[in-house]
Amino acid sequence: MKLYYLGPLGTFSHMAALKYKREEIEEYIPKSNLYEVVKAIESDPQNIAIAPIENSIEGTINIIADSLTEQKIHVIDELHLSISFSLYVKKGTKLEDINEVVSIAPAINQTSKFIKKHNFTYRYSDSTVQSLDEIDEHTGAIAPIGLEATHDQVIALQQNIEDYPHNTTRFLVLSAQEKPVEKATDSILLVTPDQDKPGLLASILNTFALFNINLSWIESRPLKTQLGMYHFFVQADCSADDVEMKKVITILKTLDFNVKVLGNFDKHI
Ligand SMILES: O=C(O)C(=O)C[C@]1(C(=O)O)C=C[C@@H](O)C=C1
Repeated sequence: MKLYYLGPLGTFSHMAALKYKREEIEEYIPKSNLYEVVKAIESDPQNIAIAPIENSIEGTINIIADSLTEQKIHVIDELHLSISFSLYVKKGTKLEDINEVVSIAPAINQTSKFIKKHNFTYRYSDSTVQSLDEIDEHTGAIAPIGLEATHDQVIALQQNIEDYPHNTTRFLVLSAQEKPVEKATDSILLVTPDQDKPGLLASILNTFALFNINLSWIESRPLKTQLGMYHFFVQADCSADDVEMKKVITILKTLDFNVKVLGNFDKHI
């Protein structure tokens, strides 16, 4: 089995891929952007992908959340990774020479205090490690701590530049095929209302509360066809096969919500 991830080697996604140890994985394949990571499993349903969904500073990684609403993808596992950044520059460059930084958007947002403090302008790249190829005498890259060991043309000028300590990103393992599990610890539902009416979100949450089901993630993404209409992601601390969960799904459907089980998995963090 192949595991696709956002490359090149050394990205946080690569670290998450290596942390996701499974005997069946024979090959780790880097892709050049997050769209390509998701596309890879669509055209190759035997294989799986790993992608960031949420960061403790930045929140949801929208490219991946939107892909979950648009494509036939199943979540088969999740894992968490600690995230620390360094500012990398060309060897010989000083901090006062730098006026611009480059990185993937979530990394720019997780280091915004550092960027503002130094009055840097910023530019986006497709991944943190990709940004190392874009540095020059005045441009630095924001990328995972420790990369100077494998990239000898750069040095780390500052370390741990994230806005808050204990920075963590949650990754999802994705497949175009459902993977049945004996006893799931978590399930993710995509709940989509067919029309706007008062108390939509309250009725979703009340239904889970009625059956005493604890939720670990609630997120909304716009339907994109009409302002003010949303898909709701709900992650529950139980299997989608539990009797109570089945009742929740039935009730939500009778309340005119479209309900899709995006994931039912045994969490591996
Ligand atoms: O660019 C990388 O190193 C990635 O793996 C992507 C990514 C992301 O997009 O969230 C993953 C974890 C961190 O939150 C920062 C960047």
